[in-house]
Amino acid sequence: MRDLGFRTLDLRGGGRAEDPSTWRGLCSRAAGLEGEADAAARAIIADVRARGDAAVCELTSRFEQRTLTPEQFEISREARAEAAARVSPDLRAALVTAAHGIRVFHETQAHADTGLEIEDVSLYSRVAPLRRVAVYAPGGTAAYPSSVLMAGIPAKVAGVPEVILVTPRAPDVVLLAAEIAEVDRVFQIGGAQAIAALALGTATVPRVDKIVGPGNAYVTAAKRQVFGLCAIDGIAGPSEIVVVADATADPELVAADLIAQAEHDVLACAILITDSEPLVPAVIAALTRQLGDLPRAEIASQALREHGAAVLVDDVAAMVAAVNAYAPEHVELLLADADAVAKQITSAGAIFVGAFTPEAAGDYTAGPSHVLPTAGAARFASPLGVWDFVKHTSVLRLGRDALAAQAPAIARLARAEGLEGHARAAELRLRETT
Ligand SMILES: NC(=O)c1ccc[n+]([C@@H]2O[C@H](COP(=O)([O-])OP(=O)(O)OC[C@H]3O[C@@H](n4cnc5c(N)ncnc54)[C@H](O)[C@@H]3O)[C@@H](O)[C@H]2O)c1
Ligand SMILES: N[C@H](CO)Cc1c[nH]c[nH+]1
Ligand SMILES: [Zn+2]
Repeated sequence: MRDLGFRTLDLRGGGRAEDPSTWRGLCSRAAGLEGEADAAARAIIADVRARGDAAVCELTSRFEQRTLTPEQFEISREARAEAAARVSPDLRAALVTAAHGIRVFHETQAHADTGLEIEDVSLYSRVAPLRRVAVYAPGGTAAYPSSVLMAGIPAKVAGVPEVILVTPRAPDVVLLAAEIAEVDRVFQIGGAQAIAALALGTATVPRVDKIVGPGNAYVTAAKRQVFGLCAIDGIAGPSEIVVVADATADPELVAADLIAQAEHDVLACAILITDSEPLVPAVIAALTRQLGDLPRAEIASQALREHGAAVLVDDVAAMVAAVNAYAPEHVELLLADADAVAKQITSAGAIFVGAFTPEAAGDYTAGPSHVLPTAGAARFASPLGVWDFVKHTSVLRLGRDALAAQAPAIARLARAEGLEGHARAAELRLRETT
């Protein structure tokens, strides 16, 4: 059997057998956020800033070997409808099933204004949808109609009037997903050049308020760099999974779920954390077997070799600590007491509890968005949700009595900050009554 190169890290007993930097290195991964992809994204953004559409065309030809003129960026409504009609009924039905689950779940996230009224004071946080948002659906080594649904539907539930889909690859099924998600416009551009065009605006590509959606290291680096020109949802780069398994887990399921994420990208991360020593060789054997006839075996094998590991720990407490330190996009719990462990996990994009909850269900049909924080961002970030498509504006109204009550504190604080103008602005209003 060919050696997969799936390393084992023995962290039992404090991990004295290991070079501590190896596990620390996995935990502080930063796919696309530094290094070559980050530098490439910077150069691409500068080029699009300088040359607009012409740069988008040239970069598309260089990185995607596609000839594209600005007139071809946007796919017309007629072409989209024709493409959608070509999709087979069974694939259409699967998309409709997925869309239904996603819509039902996201409707539970609808936001309302919050605030309070006390005497002559009224303070509100007003919620309103963003005006124009772009959804990036990846299309480098695979097409992602599911990502169109996972980002487009929450945007429409939030009430965004103009949702623009960008993707380097727009096969019929992606255009059908756009129709089901009620996307308004579709542009067949991708990579960091698409992100730059959306953030800056070009003669052909409208400038948007926010860019959401997953992508590879170049797309993710570009999104991070344009933040400020527009908003972004967060870091949703190369896919990751941690499978936490004990001696009760089926090694075939563990291997299948590691592969299901590893096959996304050579930069994908797939980690097994276990307290069962015999599980490790059983999973490695299952991985090797299952990769045998996997169409994307080359990608998955490289990802498992370079970004994967089996991590051996002492007990359940150590498994939980390891997951929270790694902060994965997905964590899957194949444990005797998965429900209890789920409650202790504080840093993960999504938690999949028990053997009948494969991560793939979250990718397609269960409902919560599969656009999730990667590269450790689950320490501070959330899944994509309706909240990503709204903004809050504070609305304040004080009556004269309320201002009179606050004015002494306003004036005192303003003068403490050396800002006499602020103090006077408050006091002036009360002059006649004082
Ligand atoms: N975190 C999430 O929520 C989530 C969800 C779905 C998918 N994903 C991830 O999305 C990614 C999809 O990646 P993909 O590559 O298939 O599609 P992609 O659309 O993200 O990237 C393809 C584009 O990258 C650009 N590119 C490729 N090589 C380049 C280079 N050398 N220099 C500059 N630009 C270059 C090209 O413009 C190309 O169109 C995977 O990493 C997958 O794991 C993440
Ligand atoms: N697992 C990906 C998120 O990391 C989402 C996806 C889309 N299609 C299949 N999977
Ligand atoms: Zn997936």
